[in-house]
Amino acid sequence: MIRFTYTSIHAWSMFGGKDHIQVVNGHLHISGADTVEIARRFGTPVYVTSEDRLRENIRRYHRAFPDADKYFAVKANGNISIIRILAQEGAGADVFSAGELYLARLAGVPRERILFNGNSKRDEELRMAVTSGVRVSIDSEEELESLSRIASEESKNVEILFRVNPDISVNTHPKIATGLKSSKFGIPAQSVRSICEKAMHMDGIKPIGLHCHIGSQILDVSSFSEAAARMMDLVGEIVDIGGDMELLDLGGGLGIQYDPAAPPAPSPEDLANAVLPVIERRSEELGVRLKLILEPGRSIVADTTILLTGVNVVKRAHVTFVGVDAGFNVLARPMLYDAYHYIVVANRADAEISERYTVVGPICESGDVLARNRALPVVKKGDILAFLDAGAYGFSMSSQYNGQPRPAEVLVRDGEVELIRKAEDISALLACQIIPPRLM
Ligand SMILES: Cc1ncc(COP(=O)(O)O)c(C=O)c1O
Ligand SMILES: N[C@@H](CCCC[NH3+])C(=O)O
Repeated sequence: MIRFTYTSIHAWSMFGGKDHIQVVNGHLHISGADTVEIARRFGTPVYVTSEDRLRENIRRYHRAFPDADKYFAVKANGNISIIRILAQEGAGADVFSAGELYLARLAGVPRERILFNGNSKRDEELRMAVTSGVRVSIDSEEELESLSRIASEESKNVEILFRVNPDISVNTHPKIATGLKSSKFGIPAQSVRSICEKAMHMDGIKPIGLHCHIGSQILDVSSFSEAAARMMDLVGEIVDIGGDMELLDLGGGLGIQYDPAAPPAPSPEDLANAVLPVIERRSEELGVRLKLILEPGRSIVADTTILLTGVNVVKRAHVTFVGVDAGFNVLARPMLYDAYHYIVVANRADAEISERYTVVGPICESGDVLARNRALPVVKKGDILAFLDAGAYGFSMSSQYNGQPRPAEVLVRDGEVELIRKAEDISALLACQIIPPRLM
């Protein structure tokens, strides 16, 4: 069995490509800043993001896919400083609600690089998509009719893609597989042609492409080549009926290496090698010129960010529990998907592994467990634990459950630390609440 010590996290940094994370004099550092100092200055829990790593991650996609557009999946991380940095690097945005559309536009993402997705959009959201001039991914025939009506009412033309359910089984957690025929997302592949034919004659609607997203945390790139091949077959069907196919959006889903003992995750280059030949060959056969769109979320932001949490208590019971100040209210992934996040004792990051701990949050639910039976150095009250790879679906899935205000987020660049979201205080729990006068 491979045993990882905190010296080997350093090695993992070197060999696993996490060069923004280092151990210096026993303290965990991120992009040159001491995480123990950050915890002292901003309190815990706190999310800490490396700007250098963020820029590098999107640039890796640009290098692998120089001709494709990359729409960052805003659901993975809705901090507008983070979205703005990605927009500065030329990224667009995949938005899944009116709220995410606001975030993307406020962060400076141009409207022509935004796709409004969603399987159950409110009419007001469709109207907002129409009036703000972004493209819409259509998830059903009924939604197509609503959009046509709204576009006509607004005297606008909307460019649309069809979200296809390609019925592809992927090896990931069942809750994050989205391309199976039993999934709620997308139009069944066999219905796409007829819906597109209908759309071609509808007011206010201009079909220009197809879209799919087969799931998240996918580590086998052959699933993406399979999806690309199915989508190209459908492109062929639409070209046959005289349809205009300009865009092919293959969604996001590329996984990352959460566990240093696991094999390395495929890179954007591996993804490119899996899908580009399929698309190029079929495009040539069909005589089409398609612009490829990708919607990466996790593979852009996950490894940029660590979550620092303080140890409140160490309890020796049936197992030894470490009670920290972040629970599934702050990092929901372990509870929702039994997800693994590597843990470093940030203030003693070079200590040897000593015993096994179960790390739990402060929430009144037995399921509020962040890590089970994890080998760590001796952990004491007052220590700071760092959960790695917390930048995707971390803060964005946080809640105020159990009266817990949400934590701060900070950004680090070349050792300089800036606040990019203030920690909420108790007043946030009262925001929007109303006591009717009769109850006063
Ligand atoms: C439509 C769509 N695009 C992109 C993504 C981003 O996926 P990932 O974070 O796995 O790259 C998602 C989330 O799974 C999604 O639903
Ligand atoms: N929230 C999931 C990813 C699903 C993304 C939404 N389609 C996660 O944390 O892994």
